[in-house]
Amino acid sequence: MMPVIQACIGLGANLGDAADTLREAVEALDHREGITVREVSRFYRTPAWGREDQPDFINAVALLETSLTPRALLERLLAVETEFGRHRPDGERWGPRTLDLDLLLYGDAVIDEPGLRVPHPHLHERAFALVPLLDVLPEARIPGYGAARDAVSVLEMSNIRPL
Ligand SMILES: Nc1ncnc2c1ncn2[C@@H]1O[C@H](COP(=O)(O)OP(=O)(O)OP(=O)(O)O)[C@@H](O)[C@H]1O
Ligand SMILES: Nc1nc2c(c(=O)[nH]1)N=C(CO)CN2
Repeated sequence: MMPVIQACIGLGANLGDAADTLREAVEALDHREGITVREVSRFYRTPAWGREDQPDFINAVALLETSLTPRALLERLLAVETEFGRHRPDGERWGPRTLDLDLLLYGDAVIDEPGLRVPHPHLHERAFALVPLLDVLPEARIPGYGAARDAVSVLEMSNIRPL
């Protein structure tokens, strides 16, 4: 039996009815065996990060308890993305999508394997992930960086706002 681990998932969407998609994605995750959704952050409207020539995103974070391994959890996330008809034009990094699920934190694990990096390598520099993370886990720590609250304090935040 795997122990139960607390994990945080980042949800994002900027195509279609993004807020609806996020609500449905949380439901879909909660119905998977080995995953219990404990809390969901507020939803935020956030300007696109990385590639700015695309619509604003809606972002949120879900706090889960899971008995799945990190690899199995990531596979579930990718399956839910596919279920929601994620549209990812070939080879486009950081482009628009109907649903993006990122494994942000898995307990205090540090994992660096092909196709699986935890904590999520961009978490500490993305206000759109850190701000909702602090809603569900105000004391969150990012292994290798320290308090999530400290990471957020140096970022530009004026345009991250709850829906
Ligand atoms: N912690 C993680 N969470 C989600 N995907 C991860 C993680 N670590 C590695 N990956 C890999 O990254 C791939 C997802 O790439 P994707 O195209 O969604 O990147 P992106 O969403 O454009 O950029 P970013 O990962 O910076 O948000 C997945 O196939 C997965 O194997
Ligand atoms: N605001 C915002 N920007 C992004 C997001 C996201 O979820 N929110 N996801 C991306 C994919 O890596 C790239 N840029």
